[in-house]
Amino acid sequence: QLPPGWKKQLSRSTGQHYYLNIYTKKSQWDVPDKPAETAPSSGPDQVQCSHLLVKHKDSRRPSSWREEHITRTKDEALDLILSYREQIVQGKASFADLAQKYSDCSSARRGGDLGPFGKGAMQKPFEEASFALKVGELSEPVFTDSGVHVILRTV
Ligand SMILES: N=C(N)NCCC[C@H](NC(=O)[C@@H]1CCC/C1=C\[C@H](COP(=O)(O)O)NC(=O)[C@@H](N)Cc1ccccc1)C(N)=O
Repeated sequence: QLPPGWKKQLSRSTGQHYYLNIYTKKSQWDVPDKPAETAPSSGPDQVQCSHLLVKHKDSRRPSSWREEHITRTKDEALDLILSYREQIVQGKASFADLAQKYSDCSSARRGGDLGPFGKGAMQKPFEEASFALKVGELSEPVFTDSGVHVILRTV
């Protein structure tokens, strides 16, 4: 007896049975053990992230606590972000340690922690990257009007 909202189907290509959610039309191989979800899952309302921002001469505010007048190019900023990201991935440095030392955002003093935020708070590229991350996942370089970021989702 299946939980409510599921239909058992026969796959013509494999001859195996699969299960169809009659609301979302999603199908799965595993026998469902709970009622079919009705609304497609829309993900969390809020996430918490830390970020390391490297600004460049074309940043909307090319100045930070680290450097009064930032003159590096966007390419140089990307190279720096990639090198920090590599050190973090290889476990050679912690995200918080590098953010504290090198981030051009005032959140540097909190190891890059931005606190929890919902949709509409951050610039779109930053928001989209943040909400696409799983907890504990590190983003690829993200470009906003502020500069080049690497983002770590923590909650
Ligand atoms: N928690 C919020 N809602 N705070 C407002 C965020 C505004 C938002 N900021 C951004 O999208 C980018 C991505 C993350 C940081 C950031 C930019 C800048 C640095 O770039 P710049 O503005 O010189 O170009 N840092 C900030 O804003 C900091 N107050 C973030 C922060 C710092 C300490 C504690 C909490 C949050 C935006 N819509 O511009």
